This record gives sequence, structure tokens and C-alpha cells, in this order.
Amino acid sequence: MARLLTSGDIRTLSRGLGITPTKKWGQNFVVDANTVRRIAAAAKLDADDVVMEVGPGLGSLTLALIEIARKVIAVEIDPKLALALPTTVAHRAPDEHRRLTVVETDAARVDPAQLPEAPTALVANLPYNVAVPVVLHALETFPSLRKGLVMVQAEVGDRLTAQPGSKIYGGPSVKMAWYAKAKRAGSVSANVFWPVPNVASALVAFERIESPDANRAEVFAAVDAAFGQRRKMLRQSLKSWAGEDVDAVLERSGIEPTRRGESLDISEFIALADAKEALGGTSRI
Ligand SMILES: C[S@@+](CC[C@H](N)C(=O)[O-])C[C@H]1O[C@@H](n2cnc3c(N)ncnc32)[C@H](O)[C@@H]1O
Repeated sequence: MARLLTSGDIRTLSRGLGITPTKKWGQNFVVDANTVRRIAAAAKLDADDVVMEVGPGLGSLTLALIEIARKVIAVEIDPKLALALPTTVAHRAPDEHRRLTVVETDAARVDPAQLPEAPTALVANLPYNVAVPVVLHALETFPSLRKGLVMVQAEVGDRLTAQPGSKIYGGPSVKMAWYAKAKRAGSVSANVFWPVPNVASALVAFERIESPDANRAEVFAAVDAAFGQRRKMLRQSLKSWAGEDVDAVLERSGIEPTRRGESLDISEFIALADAKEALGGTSRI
């Protein structure tokens, strides 16, 4: 049984390792064992899961994950933290520490050749600025990922799970919907972190779905154009994507040119991409 880290342990560890949490990498460590257990439970892991944990930090979550999963592949950008993690885990989870592999790299760029095995689940407590790129990159790069649980700033959680028509619906919502069914899985108080951040966090759970049979790059380019100018009507905002074909693309897809991106669901973005392809259009920018 692993010994989870207490608030005192986190401070002692970081002092011993000469680590001052840095904002650059969003380093707010979880210091509350109940929260750690809640996250591990919400991830719904099985004993044969291979978990990719992004940003293990000092190992708060890693210790809980390693008790459950067959393997934990921890992807950490900070060289000091990556170096220290195996020792922490060996001390606190002597029976399970061989299940851990640490990969020191940027999770927004990690590729399958860097990992010892294909991950089946993603678990991460992610900094604000990299949360969306890391989750989308993981889903695109590792088709083996079936499910995930990420802790993100509450607003990012809302964006990832928003539905058409809501104020916060945007590119991340549509792109997430391409890969997975995502839902909010609870909130997390700022007080369970050290240092205490000035924002609340949320848990987002997702399960992969079969991605649509469409040209992903083209669909995402339409999404980027529509939300790049979200207040503009589609006949204007989609010009940067469809060029002079914009009216024909809208007509062929059956979408009113006066609508805005925030009202379109993913099937309508797919209809736009299909229409552009059918008209033989590639971006003329
Ligand atoms: C919010 S802390 C979470 C730490 C730990 N999982 C916990 O819950 O206490 C974020 C962690 O992600 C790491 N990190 C930040 N950006 C990263 C990136 N692009 N790739 C991999 N790790 C990153 C940070 O160094 C830090 O360890």
C-alpha cells in the first residue's frame, strides 16, 4: 500500500529537492489525500490499465494511481521533478514502484516512440495554459487512450464540456467532441493545493468515442476560422478558411450564412468540411 503525501511531506520534499514551485509550469501541488483518492476513483481505472499521468510533480497522484493500474507512465517537463519522482515512489510505494516509468518531456509534444507502452488512460492535474493542447494532443497521438480524468481550471473544464449555444462553447468544445464524450466530474477547492492558486479547479472525465468519418484537419480548420471571429456571421468568419467559395460551401452544407460559429454542433462543422471537399476547395490563403 502506497503512503500518500501529506501537506507536510510536500513541503519537506520540495525543500529537500531545492524546488520552488514555478508559475511557468503551473506548479500547484495537491496536498490533500482525500482529493487524491477522489481523483483516482473518478478516473475509473482497471487493474490492467496503462496510465499516462501528465505532470506528476512531486508524486501526489502518482502514488494513488500506481496502487491501481498495471503501469504508470509519468510525463513531466521539469527535469528536477522528473529526476526525483522514482526515488519518492520507491520510498513510499516499495511494492509497486516498478510499475512506474518517468519520461521527461513536454506532454504537448510527446510521441508514441518516447513511451514504453501504449497508454489506455490519461490522468492529469494540468496547468491552465497547456490543459487543452495537452488533452487534444494525447487523444490525437495515442489512439489506445480509451478514457481519462483531468483536473483543470474550472473555466477550462466548462470550455471542454460546453454545448452549442452556450457563451463558453468554442474550439476546445468542438474538438473535444470529435474524440470523446466529456463531462464535468466535480469541483476541487483551491485550498487543496500548495501554493494555493487564485482560481477554482474542476474535474473532467471523458470516454473516447469513434471519431467521425471526415477530414479532421479540414473540420478543425473550419472550427478555428469560425471561432477566430466568433461574433461575425459565418459568411464572414469562414472567409479565412473557404476563401471565395464561402457562399457555395455554406449553401451546399445547408447552413444559414447568417449563423455564428457558437451555434454549430460538430456534425454541422463536418458538413462544412465535406461541402468544401466536394467543391474541390483547398484553402486559398
Ligand atoms: C498543477 S501541477 C500538478 C502536480 C501533481 N500532479 C499534483 O497533482 O500535485 C502541474 C505539473 O505539470 C508539469 N507540467 C507543466 N507543463 C507541462 C508540460 N507541458 N508537459 C509535462 N508536464 C508539465 C509541472 O511541472 C507540474 O509538475
